[in-house]
Amino acid sequence: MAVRVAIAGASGYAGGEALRLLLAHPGVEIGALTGNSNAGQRLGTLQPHLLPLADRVLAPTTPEALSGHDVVFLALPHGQSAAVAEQLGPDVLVIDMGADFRLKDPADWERFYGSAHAGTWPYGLPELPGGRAALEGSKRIAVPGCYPTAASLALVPAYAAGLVENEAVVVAASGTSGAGKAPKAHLLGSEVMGSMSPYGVGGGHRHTPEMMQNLGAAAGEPVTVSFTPTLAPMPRGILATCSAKAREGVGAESVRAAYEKAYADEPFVRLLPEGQWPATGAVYGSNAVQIQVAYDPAAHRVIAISALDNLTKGTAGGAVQSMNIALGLDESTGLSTIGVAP
Ligand SMILES: NC(=O)C1=CN([C@@H]2O[C@H](COP(=O)(O)OP(=O)(O)OC[C@H]3O[C@@H](n4cnc5c(N)ncnc54)[C@H](OP(=O)(O)O)[C@@H]3O)[C@@H](O)[C@H]2O)C=CC1
Ligand SMILES: CC(=O)N[C@@H](CCC(=O)OP(=O)(O)O)C(=O)O
Repeated sequence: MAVRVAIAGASGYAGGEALRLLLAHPGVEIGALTGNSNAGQRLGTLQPHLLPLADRVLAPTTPEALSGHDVVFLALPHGQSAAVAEQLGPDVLVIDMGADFRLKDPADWERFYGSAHAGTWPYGLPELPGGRAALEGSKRIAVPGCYPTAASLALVPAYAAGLVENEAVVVAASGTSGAGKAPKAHLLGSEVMGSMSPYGVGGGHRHTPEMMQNLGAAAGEPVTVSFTPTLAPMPRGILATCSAKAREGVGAESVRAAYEKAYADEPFVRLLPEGQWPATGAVYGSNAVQIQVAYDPAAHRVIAISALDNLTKGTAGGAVQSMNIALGLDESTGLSTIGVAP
């Protein structure tokens, strides 16, 4: 029998991507769709690419609208999920695509988000060590941020295998949809098109503690991360270039072997053949992640590069993958590794 799914925040980018994927999921029936300022609008005017749902009208995001579902996806701004989630029963699978329940340390949350910490839920990145076990049968899932997904998949194998020192550098370029649909001054079309620019430089980006949490868990000791995000003139995609100093005795062969072992059986993570490099264009609209790793003998550093679609594996695809595990379905149901090109 199909599970009945509601989407809160169906007018936004993350909610829209969840709907795009769930429309192709054979085990799902799409129930309530809610919005905030766009409640009362037809979905067809807000998400014209979701043709089968064009005549559905958005309800306001209320407990009444979201009740009576097996699964509720929350695609709301930071800080809005906790109040909605606590109105949903313990038997409902609640999947938060926002940040509210990702961090374990309340001090990290307060420092980077500036409000009281709502709590910590099982983390929706199955590829982490122990990641699947944490999701099986769970009724609450915190979907990772898009940059932490990219950086963690790039560097966790190196930390889990003890290949690198505990200071990582991550420089990542993101497409503009990462910033959401609401208008923002730094996202004016004429200024973004044809230009790349950094932001959140100097340790200020809120995804930094999330990366440190994931890499520290893999290493078994604290890892610091220097993270610099950049905005790239493309709608979707993240290319994360990550590096850390290699430990004594580490070389190209041991690095390659660790990554081959880590990703041999992963359905969505593809370690590319040597000499081929990840590209955002190759994972557009798919749940796949491309990874390549290299050892730089002069700098004695491990360089790991990942490419993913921020809205798919970086948000809604990761959410559906985690939902599948929580419900005991095949993890890949409704998800594709086939991109769109050119
Ligand atoms: N975009 C991305 O690549 C990623 C996004 N996420 C997370 O997903 C969540 C949604 O992001 P995204 O879709 O990009 O953002 P959008 O701005 O595109 O969408 C936000 C959604 O939240 C609704 N909303 C706005 N304010 C409120 C409120 N006060 N109460 C209830 N609903 C509200 C909006 O409704 P309406 O339009 O009707 O006002 C809209 O449906 C965020 O937490 C974001 O961090 C996570 C990873 C990556
Ligand atoms: C390009 C861009 O602006 N990206 C967003 C990250 C999007 C994401 O993953 O988000 P959440 O933590 O908000 O869920 C940013 O840097 O704020």
